[in-house]
Amino acid sequence: MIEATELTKRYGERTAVDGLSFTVRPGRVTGFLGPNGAGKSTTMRLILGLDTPTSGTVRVGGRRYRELVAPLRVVGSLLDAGGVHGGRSAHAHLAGLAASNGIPRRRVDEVLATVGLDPATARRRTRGFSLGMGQRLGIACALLGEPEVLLLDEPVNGLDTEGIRWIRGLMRSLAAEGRTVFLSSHLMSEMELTADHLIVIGRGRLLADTGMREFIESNSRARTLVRAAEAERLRDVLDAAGASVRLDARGGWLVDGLDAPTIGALARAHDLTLHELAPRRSSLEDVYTAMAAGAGDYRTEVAS
Ligand SMILES: Nc1ncnc2c1ncn2[C@@H]1O[C@H](COP(=O)(O)OP(=O)(O)OP(=O)(O)O)[C@@H](O)[C@H]1O
Repeated sequence: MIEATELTKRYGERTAVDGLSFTVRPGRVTGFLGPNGAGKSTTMRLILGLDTPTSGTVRVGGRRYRELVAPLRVVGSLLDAGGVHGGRSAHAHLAGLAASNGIPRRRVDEVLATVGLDPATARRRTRGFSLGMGQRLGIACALLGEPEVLLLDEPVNGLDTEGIRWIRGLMRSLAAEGRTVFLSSHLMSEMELTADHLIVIGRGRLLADTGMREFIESNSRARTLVRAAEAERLRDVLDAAGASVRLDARGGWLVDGLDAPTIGALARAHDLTLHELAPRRSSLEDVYTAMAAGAGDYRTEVAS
């Protein structure tokens, strides 16, 4: 569990985090969304005690980070894409971390297996690691102490499809084990597939703290995809009925303002043969973009 209470961080005149209160609960993946500069990384640094709040508090597992006796056993994190690079091997790096944090050495081989770094690769210097391998090592470090809480800032940045799918599966299985998983990403489609819950911020302030499905359903607009052989005539009919009609990227018309039964009835009345008539559910990206456009100061953030 992560609990932020009236968390505020100012850097000189600039307020990066502004009275933020939220709880990240165990047993689910919570996504952390906000445009560039919204304060996500600052919040994550505050959670991890890498920065001190100007006011307010944040607790991990019931304590402030700096009060934790064995932090790696309570919270694992991946903040910097690319993870660890250097002259030591992945194995040596993990063994050093384990020794200095009182973590049994057997965990080194266990986490290497979990993240899919084979023994030969794990003995190589990390300097030559690809982004994906570095990311796997970073996650191995985060998992080393079997922490209850995991915090990941843009974990899929720069990863290929296979790597992205792997991280998604791992996050979901960690949450299923009852852990608290808190993750930021700008990739909306990926976030929609991975997270159960969302915390959305803009200009350091809380905009939403809600379930993923709830967030999408309560903010989505009914749309319908419709396709007919006589595409132009269909468009004229829809226009005349007052709908907003635009071309869908994959062909057909995307209609706002009329539901599927109404469109079906209109087509019949005008003797149009439909080839497709499908209600379209909004995606997280649709809803998030609309929310950004609707919130005044939020839009400025998006544009910056
Ligand atoms: N060490 C710092 N000194 C001064 N200003 C900072 C510092 N760290 C962050 N800021 C400012 O605080 C605000 C929030 O930044 P932060 O990096 O937390 O946002 P973010 O949501 O993580 O953005 P991004 O999505 O681009 O990573 C920004 O305006 C940033 O310029």
